[in-house]
Amino acid sequence: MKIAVVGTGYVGLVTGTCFAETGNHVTCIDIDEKKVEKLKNKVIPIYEPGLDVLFDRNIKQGRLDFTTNLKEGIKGAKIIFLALPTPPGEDGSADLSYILKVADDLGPILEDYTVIVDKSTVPVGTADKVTAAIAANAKVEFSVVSNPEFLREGVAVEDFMKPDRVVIGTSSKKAQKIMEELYAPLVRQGNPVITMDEKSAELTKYAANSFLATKITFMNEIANMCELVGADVDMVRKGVGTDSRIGKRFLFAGIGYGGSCFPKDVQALAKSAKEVNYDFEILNAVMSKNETQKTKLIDRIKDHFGDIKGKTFSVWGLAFKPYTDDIREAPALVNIKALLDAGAKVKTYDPEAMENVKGQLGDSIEFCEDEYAAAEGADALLIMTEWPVFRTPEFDKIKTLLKENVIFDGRNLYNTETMAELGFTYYSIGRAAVKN
Ligand SMILES: NC(=O)C1=CN([C@@H]2O[C@H](COP(=O)(O)OP(=O)(O)OC[C@H]3O[C@@H](n4cnc5c(N)ncnc54)[C@H](O)[C@@H]3O)[C@@H](O)[C@H]2O)C=CC1
Ligand SMILES: O=C(O)[C@H]1O[C@H](OP(=O)(O)OP(=O)(O)OC[C@H]2O[C@@H](n3ccc(=O)[nH]c3=O)[C@H](O)[C@@H]2O)[C@H](O)[C@@H](O)[C@@H]1O
Repeated sequence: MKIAVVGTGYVGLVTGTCFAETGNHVTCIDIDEKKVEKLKNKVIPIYEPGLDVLFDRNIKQGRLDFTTNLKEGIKGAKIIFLALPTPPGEDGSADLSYILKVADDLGPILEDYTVIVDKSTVPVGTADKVTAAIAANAKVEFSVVSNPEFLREGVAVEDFMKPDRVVIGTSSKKAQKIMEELYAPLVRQGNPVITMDEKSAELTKYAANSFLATKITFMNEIANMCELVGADVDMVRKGVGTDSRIGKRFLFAGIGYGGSCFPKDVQALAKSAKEVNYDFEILNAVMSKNETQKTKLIDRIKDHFGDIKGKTFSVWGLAFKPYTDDIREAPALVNIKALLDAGAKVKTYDPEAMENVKGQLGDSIEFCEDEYAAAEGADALLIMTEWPVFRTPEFDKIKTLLKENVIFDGRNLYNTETMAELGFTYYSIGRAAVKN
């Protein structure tokens, strides 16, 4: 099948590459000329493990190509995916201008019946708006389908190729059949394709992200309780996670959720609720609690050191989570800003995200070649992202590098007893502090 994907960000690139891998011919379209030039030269602009192999293979086999020209790119396409940004507008609601602009542009250039798919995360009612925008100028029949994407950055290829479920929101039988044909190779393992109306599909995406953000925030609240009553959040996590009704995943307490989606999607759902005069109170609590959780360790640092002006902190990890170079809404950046505002200095190392942070923070912090160089001469170590390389470091070496043996761990990477034996003062989340 010939497919077009408009927008070659994270979602567009993974969608395009994976559908080429299942035998379709895919043209990816983006207005960013530099990005398209890079893609044509086989340079992937994001760090996503495993994507490169599929990307190279499908370009070589002639199934994947790139253009900046919408009309050229959609020629002959049976399905057009819209994988465009939906950033928060000034009032917190999703900004649909990117989607509606492309919908406007598509109307006059569609040549035959086409399925237009909202792959972006969009509020309820967007399929209707996209339909109206295309219909204003279309000369041919078309259907608009809501097909939200549930992939996670860092494991995007795996999530896309083996989805837990595929949600297809459409009231058109013709479009449903085409979409089911497209997804057939990805749901062979028996995971369902769930077909529903457009509005339910649109809300499903926000419900999923907001529920997961709430789950994490709930565990962060339990962690805060643990600290006050002397319990251990990791034990509580195991205790509750083994209940299959609760589930083991997304129960890890830490320094708050970040990334390009949870923060904006929780906010957008709260705003959508407000628009229909519904006060979705839980979401308001999730958002405000997540903000305070992000700087939890700063309070600990100030309790430990008192005035931190002139002190140097080593920050391990910048990305909002491991296996990505994405720093959007990363808790690490909020912490770094708080340290700098208090007059402290920062040395840092992240396996993938340093270039992106350099773009934002320039030389206000020191970027180091590895985790040990970042620790050298620092007053304390802060762990912000759970990259595997930080899990089993040479603690004896760290002791020789730090001025004081203090670690503030926002991701609970180490066993508290081991840290006590090693002679560290060790603060983590939802567990008793180890004082040495
Ligand atoms: N990043 C993620 O992990 C996930 C994102 N989503 C949703 O998918 C959507 C896209 O997200 P990302 O891929 O992260 O966005 P992104 O911001 O990384 O990429 C969007 C791309 O669209 C391009 N673009 C903008 N206007 C255009 C136009 N008129 N024509 C062609 N291209 C245009 C931009 O140049 C950019 O390359 C958002 O709604 C997001 O919420 C959903 C699931 C996962
Ligand atoms: O809509 C989206 O863009 C995507 O948003 C999330 O994916 P992603 O943002 O890539 O990352 P997650 O793995 O969900 O992590 C999000 C944040 O939650 C934090 N987190 C996650 C899990 C956990 O137990 N504890 C926790 O603090 C992570 O550190 C990270 O900051 C969802 O997991 C995807 O299903 C969804 O498609």
